[in-house]
Amino acid sequence: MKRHSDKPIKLTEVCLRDGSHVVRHQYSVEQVVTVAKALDDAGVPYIEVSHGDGLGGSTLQYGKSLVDEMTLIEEASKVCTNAKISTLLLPGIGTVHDLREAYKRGAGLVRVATHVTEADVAEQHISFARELGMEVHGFLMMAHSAPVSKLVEQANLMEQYGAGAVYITDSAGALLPSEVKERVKALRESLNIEIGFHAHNNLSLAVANTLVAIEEGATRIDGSVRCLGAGAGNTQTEVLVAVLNRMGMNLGIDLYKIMDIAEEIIGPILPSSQEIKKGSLTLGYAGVYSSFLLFAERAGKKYGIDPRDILIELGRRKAVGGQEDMIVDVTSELVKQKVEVINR
Ligand SMILES: CC[C@H](O)CC(=O)C(=O)O
Ligand SMILES: [Mn+2]
Repeated sequence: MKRHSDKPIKLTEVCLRDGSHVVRHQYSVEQVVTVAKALDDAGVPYIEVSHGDGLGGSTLQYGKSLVDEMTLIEEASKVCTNAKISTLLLPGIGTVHDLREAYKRGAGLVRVATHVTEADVAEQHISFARELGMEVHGFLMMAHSAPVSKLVEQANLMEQYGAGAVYITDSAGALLPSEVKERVKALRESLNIEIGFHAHNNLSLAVANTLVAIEEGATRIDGSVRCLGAGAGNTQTEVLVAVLNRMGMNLGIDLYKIMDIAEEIIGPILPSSQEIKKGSLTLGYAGVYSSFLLFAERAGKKYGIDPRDILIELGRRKAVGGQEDMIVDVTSELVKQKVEVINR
């Protein structure tokens, strides 16, 4: 592969953060410590730890964590010798106080995440993280949902605020390879900082899209062992490592060790295998936030509505991250429509 960047590729493992959605934020200290220690030993450079919705996400709206994320960050950082602990912060859910605390407990990198059109809400958090001495990246979520020119404009804002990298975050797993290429190329031509890519596998394109992103110049890549992430999960780390090895690219991650983590440590944590089923496929098809799936399935079951109808409607309404309350509104409207049809 001929890459458009000669910088090394650095992987952030997100099974302890995006994967938190899958386990409904019920990670125990023991699980986090075991996974973090093994990932560190395998050579993974960055390990993200927090509630799935980032710092401060443990609420009734998003789901309460079993263990406070600050404890998880602290315990994970204690067992890592080389890996840096990363965390995620969505301004409005997490605060600068959370950020300071996460830093004290051992987080060395923060990804400040906003909807793709709302980078301006990240200014305070990005500069505060820099003042603390943290590495800080921007994370533009639902990147499929805005025109490329908008993505470029918003990524430039994050660069101006001081981010060291900006991620194209395919929260819905909806981007096609050509759309990834177009977006990475546009950022490469406009930014002076690194470009990152975070995928969801809802259309079975996560590894392929990640390769396209790398070829176009992305150097910060997210992976999740065993695809442990919202919806159908993220780019499967052990698969990506194997594919890149075959292409002559070494991420510094031991292939056998990461395979063993997948089977022996993550396997027993998985509530069910991360297959692409009708629900996750609908996320990618309709362009819906991956973490909405479990909420839509729950609401659908409770009110007798096909979760796919809920997701399609959420996609039509362009629901953004944080609008979990819309899932119940949409479901109750669908119930009303159903009753009207029956009574006609
Ligand atoms: C709610 C935060 C979200 O899970 C961040 C993320 O990983 C994404 O947008 O894909
Ligand atoms: Mn994600």
